[in-house]
Amino acid sequence: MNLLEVKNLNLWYGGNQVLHNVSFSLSKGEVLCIVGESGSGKSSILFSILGLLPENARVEGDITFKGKNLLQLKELERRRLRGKDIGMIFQEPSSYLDPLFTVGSQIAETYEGHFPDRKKESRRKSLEAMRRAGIPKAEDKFDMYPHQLSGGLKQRVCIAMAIVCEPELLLADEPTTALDVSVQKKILTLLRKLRSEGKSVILVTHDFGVVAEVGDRVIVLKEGKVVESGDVFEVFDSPKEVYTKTLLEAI
Ligand SMILES: Nc1ncnc2c1ncn2[C@@H]1O[C@H](COP(=O)(O)OP(=O)(O)OP(=O)(O)O)[C@@H](O)[C@H]1O
Repeated sequence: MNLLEVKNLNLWYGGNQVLHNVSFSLSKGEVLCIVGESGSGKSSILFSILGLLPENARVEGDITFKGKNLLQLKELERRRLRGKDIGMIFQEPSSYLDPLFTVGSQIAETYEGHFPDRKKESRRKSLEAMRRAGIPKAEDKFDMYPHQLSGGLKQRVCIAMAIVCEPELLLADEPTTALDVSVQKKILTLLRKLRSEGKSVILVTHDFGVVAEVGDRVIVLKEGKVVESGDVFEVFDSPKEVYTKTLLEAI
């Protein structure tokens, strides 16, 4: 059975339709990349899965995660899944960190929120997640505030937060953009490691280089429609759409 199945997803913001019959599936231990130009609807797919759409949004279709249709769940049930079964890494890390709390306490809080009976383990689990996310000297960073860390470290704190509950599915929206090459490499290595542990990842990127490094399958989105999908190397070797060729030529 697929871990996630998205079927005929349609999304409107107000009267403007931004996703048109988007369908794809994801199995355990697979990395699916979503590529496409800015504004093609990549992030909107992730926000639809998470149930984090703005008030003016209307969504139709099916998003089935482990046999449950997410679009029919109550908000409380969705909240339970977010962070625990489905982890997420957003584009702008600093906006998701609270400036008033240490980064370690924020990671620990995510863990304790989902596992209230395992509070004793939360520091150890948080430090482990920080190390896995490639944060050097995690013990020292644990007690620091967001403003004391560089952008790259803040991004890795967000990654630690996303993986601390060991979710089966990780959604990552351009997680390596704006990071220097060595940090990018570490993050891609982590994604590969998660895959080898049987976790599944949806990675939004406009970078075909990243797709080649970590992707198993890819869907290409244009103006809210899937114009191409398949095995990464098949798509690379024989792109069918002019649009995909153009994106490939851009690297
Ligand atoms: N809250 C919103 N209200 C109205 N329109 C929105 C809203 N959020 C996004 N849009 C529009 O929906 C379309 C898809 O946006 P989305 O952010 O999903 O694209 P994207 O491919 O992720 O782009 P980027 O790569 O720039 O992040 C765009 O035209 C965008 O302007």
